Amino acid sequence: MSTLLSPETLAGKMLFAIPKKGRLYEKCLELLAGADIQFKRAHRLDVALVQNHPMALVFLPAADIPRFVAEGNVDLGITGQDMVAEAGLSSELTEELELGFGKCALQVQVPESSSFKEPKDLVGKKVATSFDRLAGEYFSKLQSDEEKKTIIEYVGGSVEAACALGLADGIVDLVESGETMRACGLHPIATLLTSQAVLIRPTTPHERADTALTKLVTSRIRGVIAAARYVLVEYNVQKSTLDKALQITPGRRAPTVSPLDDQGWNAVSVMVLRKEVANVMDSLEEIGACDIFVVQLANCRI
Ligand SMILES: Nc1ncnc2c1ncn2[C@@H]1O[C@H](COP(=O)(O)OP(=O)(O)OP(=O)(O)O)[C@@H](O)[C@H]1O
Ligand SMILES: O=P(O)(O)OC[C@H]1O[C@H](OP(=O)(O)OP(=O)(O)O)[C@H](O)[C@@H]1O
Repeated sequence: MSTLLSPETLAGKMLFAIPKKGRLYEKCLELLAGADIQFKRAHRLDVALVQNHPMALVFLPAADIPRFVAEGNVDLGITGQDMVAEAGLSSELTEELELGFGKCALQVQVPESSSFKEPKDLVGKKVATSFDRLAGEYFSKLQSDEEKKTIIEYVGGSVEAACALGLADGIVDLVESGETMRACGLHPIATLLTSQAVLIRPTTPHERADTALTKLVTSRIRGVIAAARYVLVEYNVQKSTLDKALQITPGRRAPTVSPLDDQGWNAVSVMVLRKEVANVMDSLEEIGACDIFVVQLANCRI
């Protein structure tokens, strides 16, 4: 009996790597649903055949995805920019699209009760992290040849516990809300990088790659992301104030302006960034625009 995760079943399929669990997993599933990529993942199986395309999803640890993509073992992947940086493979990978979720920062953290004020204070001390490559590079730039080297201790998770347990003097780990850091009595003294989830592809596609399907999937995902970032705003405005209205809502390319039956009025339809829409509506109302509607986008191609 042939298994699903075998070269035979995957032959001829476009391969798309998705984090198998953790912070990015649920968001990736939403993205795949928005792009109408249909699949069923059987319990404990790390591969799922896509029902409506010659394609398979491969569920891998987020940290391993940059390497699989860089080496062309898969044609597309989603992971964090932090993982891409840690893998040190940026020339073999191309970042196709920032996905707007999984936002966090990689920070140097020390116990609040400690005397360490800046990263240099940790030179010659012990630092625990899952990002041993990035942390190693960071501290080696801080220390002179004469100084005792900072010792980087690799830990696979729960990094924040390292100082309390006596393993390290400081840590380098991800922070989003800061809740975990504060709960462990730590505070940040430097940021190595900020990160979000990204869609990546091999810089040089593998010869077996179905580049047309890779482009189609990329384009669909771009549409889903854009639809989450934008709303469509429709309103009516007097012709005499149209210029002012268009300054408030210039649109991505240009707004659609149509005449209303009622002479002296125009109808405007325009894309607005979701995060700006409340301010935009206030400003439109101030200049006398009326019948302002905000339309949610389920999907788009822009
Ligand atoms: N608190 C967070 N908020 C937002 N994004 C995060 C957060 N923590 C991690 N991420 C992003 O999600 C990616 C995966 O992190 P996550 O902690 O889920 O790892 P994982 O692969 O499930 O491993 P493990 O669960 O074994 O630690 C990170 O590389 C980072 O890009
Ligand atoms: O600033 P916060 O919102 O508290 O998030 C930060 C935490 O999230 C991540 O860990 P996660 O909870 O994914 O588990 P892990 O420690 O097993 O990696 C990260 O490693 C931090 O521990």
